[in-house]
Amino acid sequence: MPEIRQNEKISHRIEGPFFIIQLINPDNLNALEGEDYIYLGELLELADKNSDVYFTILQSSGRFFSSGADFKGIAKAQEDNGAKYASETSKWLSNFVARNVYVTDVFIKHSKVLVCCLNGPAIGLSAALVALCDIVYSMNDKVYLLYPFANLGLVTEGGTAISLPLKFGANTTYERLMFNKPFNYDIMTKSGFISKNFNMPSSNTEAFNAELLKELKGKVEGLYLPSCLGMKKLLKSNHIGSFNEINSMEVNESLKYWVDGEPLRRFSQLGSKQRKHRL
Ligand SMILES: CC/C=C/CC(=O)SCCNC(=O)CCNC(=O)[C@H](O)C(C)(C)COP(=O)(O)OP(=O)(O)OC[C@H]1O[C@@H](n2cnc3c(N)ncnc32)[C@H](O)[C@@H]1OP(=O)(O)O
Repeated sequence: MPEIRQNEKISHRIEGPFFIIQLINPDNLNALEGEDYIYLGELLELADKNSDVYFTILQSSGRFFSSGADFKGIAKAQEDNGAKYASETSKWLSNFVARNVYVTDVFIKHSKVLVCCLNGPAIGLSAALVALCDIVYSMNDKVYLLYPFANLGLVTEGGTAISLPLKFGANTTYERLMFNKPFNYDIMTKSGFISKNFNMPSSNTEAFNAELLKELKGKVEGLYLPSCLGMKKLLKSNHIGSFNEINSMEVNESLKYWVDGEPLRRFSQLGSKQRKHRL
């Protein structure tokens, strides 16, 4: 496997045709900083380039899949006032636009089958990445996806302006996004977003990951795996143009909000527990 630097919040390994990426920072509910999202993108690129890999599996740990962008990381970006940025626009192009557009693009164009082992809730950009996966299995019915853009002074990101209407329907998406409500288990099963619920207790993420991987190994037995990649390429071709277009539109729209400063005020309130999401 080509060399890649280590990241203490994200591990990876290869088992047969599976490239397994695991979020391993359960103490802060697997929140990710900008550099972590970039690392995740780099791992996907590594999986993409490896001709022995056919499936990229996203696993997590603890009670949350991921609570999204780390508010401590956002505060750090705000303090990043060094002479290197000529303006607020320049600062947020670097700290938000470039990172966000990169990780979203890597997920959109990924050629291997993306499988998400959804052990618990996912929020924000992480939930956007879950919605870019091809197959999602849930650990139990406590899972949800929350896109709290309206509560944080942001707009859709990570391709959600297209992935959510496609996967859950336009009106459900409007209602959940406008009023900052989670896409709960019922919505996810009715829409076919979740392929199987493993019905395991929330305290048992490692067992869920192991059971799911065992099942996947059984499922791929005897298959001609290049066919899977060929089909993914064709299925993806239905919407790839729209995803690319929306990725660019979303970050450019969001940039105004970051420059204006509302997301920072709200992230800081979240960090000091003055602001909460309604769940
Ligand atoms: C690049 C810019 C892109 C932005 C897009 C986004 O991703 S927006 C989404 C940002 N994330 C959030 O808004 C979620 C923030 N977290 C919460 O609202 C709550 O933590 C929760 C997820 C609803 C869970 O609440 P609960 O009461 O069950 O747990 P705690 O709040 O006590 O959390 C446990 C510890 O985890 C830390 N933590 C949770 N989320 C984050 C986060 N996003 N960033 C950093 N740290 C996080 C939390 O602070 C607790 O740590 P302690 O040290 O125990 O205080």
